[in-house]
Order: sequence, then C-alpha cells, then structure tokens
Amino acid sequence: MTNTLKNDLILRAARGERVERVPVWLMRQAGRILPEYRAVRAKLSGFIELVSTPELAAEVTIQPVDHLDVDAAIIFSDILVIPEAMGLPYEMVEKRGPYFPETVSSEKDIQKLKVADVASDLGYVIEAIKLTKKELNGRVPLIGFAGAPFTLFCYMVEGSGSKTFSKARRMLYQAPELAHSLLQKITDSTIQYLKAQIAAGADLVQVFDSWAGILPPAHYEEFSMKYIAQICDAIDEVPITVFAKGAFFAREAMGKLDCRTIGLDWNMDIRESRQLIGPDKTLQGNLDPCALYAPDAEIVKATQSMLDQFGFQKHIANLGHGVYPDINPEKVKVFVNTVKEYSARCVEENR
Ligand SMILES: Cc1c2[nH]c(c1CCC(=O)O)Cc1[nH]c(c(CCC(=O)O)c1C)Cc1[nH]c(c(CCC(=O)O)c1C)Cc1[nH]c(c(C)c1CCC(=O)O)C2
Repeated sequence: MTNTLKNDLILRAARGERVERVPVWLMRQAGRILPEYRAVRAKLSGFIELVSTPELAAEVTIQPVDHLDVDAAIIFSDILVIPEAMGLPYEMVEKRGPYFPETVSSEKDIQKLKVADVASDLGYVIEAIKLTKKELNGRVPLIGFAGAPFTLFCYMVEGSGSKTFSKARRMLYQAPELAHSLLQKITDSTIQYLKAQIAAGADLVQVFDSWAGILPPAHYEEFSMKYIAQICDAIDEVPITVFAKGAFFAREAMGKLDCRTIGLDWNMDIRESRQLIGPDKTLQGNLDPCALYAPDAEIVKATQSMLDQFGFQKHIANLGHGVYPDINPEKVKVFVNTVKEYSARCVEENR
C-alpha cells in the first residue's frame, strides 16, 4: 500500500506513544527560506497562483523534506483560502501581506457569506493533498491545516494584517452576536474542510490561532476557545494539534481540549506549560525563531536545552512560530540535525 509510512515518528509522538527520537518539522518550512521555492515562485504571477495549482503546491510542499530532512511535510496553502471559499476573496500584496478588498461589518455581510463548499471551492487544495501523498510515497506524514476561527475572523473584519486588530476586536464589544454568527460560519466551514483534507490523505492536522494572544482571557474563552473546541470535538479521524500563539493564559484550559498536541510559542516556559497542561498531551515547539540567526554552536546549545526541558517523549520539536524568510537553510539544518542526533542519544541512554 502506498499509504504505509516509512517514517511515522510524528504520528507516534502525537498519539503519546514511545519514540526512539524526537520528530522535528518547522512551521512555514515551505516557502521563502528555500531557493528552490523562490525559483518556482519567480515564474508565477503570484502567491495565489502557486496555492491554487495542485502540481506546484505539491512540489513546494515536498521541497523541505528533500532539502531540510524534516520528519513531516505540511501542505502548501494558506489559512485565507477559507474566507475566499466563503465568498470573501483575498489578495496577497508583495512584501505587505494579505488584503481583503471587501470586509465584514454587518449582518447583511455575514448573510452573504456561505459555509464553504469544499468540493466546489477548495477542490484545488484537496487535489494538492492527493498529489503530495502520492509523490511523498510514504516518506513522511503529511500535515493538513486550517486557521482558527478567531484568527480568520480578524482578517475578514479588519481586511488586512494589523498590530492591534482593533477594528476586528471592536465588534466583540459592540456586536458580540454578530461576531458569534460569523465565527460559527467559519467553524462549520473549517470542520468540513479539515475532514476533506483527512479524507484526501492528511495524516494529522493543525489549527493555527496566530492572533490568540491579542485577546483578554475572558474573550479568548468566549470567542476563540469555544470554536476551537467544536473543531476538536468534530475531528476524531487523526491527531489534531492546536497552536494558539500568545495564549499563555489559556494553557490550563487547552489541556482539557479534545486534541492530542498543544503547540507552544517561544515565550512560554516549557516546564510551567507541562505543569499547566498536564502529563497526557504531546507538546510541540518552541525554539525562538530568532535563535536561528545565532552561530551554529549556539543553535546546538539552545536546541539541546529545549529538548532537555521537554524530556524527549510526547514532544514534537519545532520553532515557537513560523521560520523567518531570511533564515539561512543551513541554520535550519543545524536545528533539525541537533534534534535528531541529541534526542536519539538521550533516549538511548535513557535520560
Ligand atoms: C497568519 C497566517 C497566514 N497564513 C498562515 C498563517 C498561520 C501561521 C502563522 O501564524 O504564521 C499559514 C500558512 N501560510 C503558508 C503556510 C504553508 C505551509 C508551511 O507552513 O510551510 C501556512 C501553514 C504559506 C505562506 N503564506 C504566505 C507566504 C509568503 C508569500 C509568498 O511566498 O509570496 C507563504 C509562503 C503569505 C501570508 N499568509 C498570511 C500572512 C500574514 C502572509 C504574509 C506574511 C508573509 O509574507 O509571511 C496569513
């Protein structure tokens, strides 16, 4: 069977099973850090063309497996394909990021949006997953993903990136019912989307709540966690990871989500996080992305210290957020190789 995995470390770690070494991948591993990615990208009109062309999306998804030796691939796409499928298209402005020509501000705007129809509007992602699975031929597992409802809400209401997302957060105070109806529509779309990714071959899935950290704890509970919990409850086919950047105040509550793995950002103390989340879940993370600017010997030291604190089991090594586009891929390799060699040695010595 083509579906037999030759390397299933990340799946075993996610399920909480014993591993002979710690698996490693990087958020945003497919992208501008790789010259091979930039070469593919340079021939196209833009990012969205790459995302919507399954053969090319599959090609750049596999590049980090070939060039960085990571233990998983993550499908090359974007969290913003969901707003687009709901009827709110985005543009990707060079060097500036996402931009939505239309935004959501009224009940009428929300009524105009539909729950995404995966087969008709997101078929290109599903096709890219099928192609990637075929081309990976079981080398490593494939991670599917989606944005958390609150993070997508931020972009759909604000219309672009922002330091404060104050326009989006204003709705939580001025029209909470409106916010809830939009969040529910996004959640319903996301559940179907993740299920379709799994049916197409995604071996595990991750939910990115990149803007979790801008909310006060009570709002996080009401406007974000509630919807992430619905997603976790609905997905039982494969292990699910929740990465809520900056949500240090929600770690204890996240320990109670029906998910297998919790992602930590680099501000979160590892041992304190383990204590708050409890012994059951697998933890993912959390080297400071800027540590990869350091000399090699410092990267090795920082990575070993991180691994020591996580304790080698129920851990998936990663950075605390996506890799920055100007990081030298050779530095990523130092990180990846250190995780592999040091954790194998420590597990062998039963540390
Ligand atoms: C918030 C968010 C977005 N997209 C995503 C998030 C959540 C993760 C996070 O917090 O970083 C998720 C995402 N976006 C992309 C991936 C690909 C898979 C991977 O991780 O390798 C993933 C998992 C490709 C991408 N998505 C984007 C790029 C860069 C565009 C390009 O190559 O032209 C890539 C490779 C564009 C994007 N997409 C988004 C922004 C804010 C930007 C512009 C900022 C930037 O340029 O980095 C929205």
